[in-house]
Amino acid sequence: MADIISGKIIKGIGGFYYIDAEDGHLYECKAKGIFRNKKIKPLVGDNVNIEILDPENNLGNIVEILPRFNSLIRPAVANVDQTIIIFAVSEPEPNFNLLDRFLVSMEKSGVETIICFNKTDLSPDNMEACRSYSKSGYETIFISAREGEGIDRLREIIKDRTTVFAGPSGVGKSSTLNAIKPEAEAQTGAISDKIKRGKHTTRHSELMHIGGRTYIMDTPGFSSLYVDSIEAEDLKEYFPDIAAYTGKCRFNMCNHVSEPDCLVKQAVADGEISRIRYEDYVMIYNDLKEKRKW
Ligand SMILES: Nc1nc2c(ncn2[C@@H]2O[C@H](COP(=O)(O)OP(=O)(O)OP(=O)(O)O)[C@@H](O)[C@H]2O)c(=O)[nH]1
Ligand SMILES: [Zn+2]
Repeated sequence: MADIISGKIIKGIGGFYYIDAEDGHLYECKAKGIFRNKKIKPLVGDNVNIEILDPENNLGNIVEILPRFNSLIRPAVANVDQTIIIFAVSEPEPNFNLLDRFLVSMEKSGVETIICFNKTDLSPDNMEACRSYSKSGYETIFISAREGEGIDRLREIIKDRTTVFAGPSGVGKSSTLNAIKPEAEAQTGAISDKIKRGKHTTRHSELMHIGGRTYIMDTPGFSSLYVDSIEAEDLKEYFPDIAAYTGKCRFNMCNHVSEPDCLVKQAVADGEISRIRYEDYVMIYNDLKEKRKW
């Protein structure tokens, strides 16, 4: 009878799954039989039990997928504790509309999100705009991957959790990841060498093990984001700062767009709600009203 141990799937390629196991080894496994019957496909991030078939070559078989508490479709990953969305305060200029759409989509998925503005060493014109996200209802941190500012806070945030890092190209995602995991670098390289074998063209979802129960998934940069299947009237619930006013305006069903005596519009005027976010809200609301996809 082979040994059964637990671990986490950190990568899956062509029917093989790579398990970071509790004994500290990386196992190459197949998922035989039972999954085909149960129609459940193992996902990166799944906690699994594996049967060790060949201890010398670290080969095994996944025998059980432990219950998932959530899963994302893009990137395909299970058991995500949080997402960190990275933008740069400058170079490239932050696309706040993209940020707000991203936040809506994460709100919809139910995964907690932290906003991270990088490159604070540059002294940009739009620092105040970035700072206004501190009032968005999301934890908002400011870092400089180049100078190491804010990296300790980032390390605290990711500790013992599974975190998806997302952000547009060029904002310094790689630099930030390198800043938080200098010691894990060599290990990641070793794993990649073993796994890749000439498959450089496709980008697969992969969790990086930072140590302990800390895992990070780096996602490819994105430049647009389409979230559909939200009714315009429900959009306000996906903006925590705006949702706080639901039912409090003169009109109980106020959508905070063109209704009179709207407390949200008042809060924007008073600087309690970010004007940028409010304007994005109205833009997305109107798009949804017109049933255009955005
Ligand atoms: N001034 C400044 N530049 C930074 C900082 N972090 C990264 N950069 C620079 O920004 C550029 C992009 O950094 P990367 O880490 O490659 O960015 P990325 O988000 O991983 O980019 P993609 O690979 O396109 O997704 C590089 O020239 C970095 O040197 C920072 O904190 N301050
Ligand atoms: Zn209102």
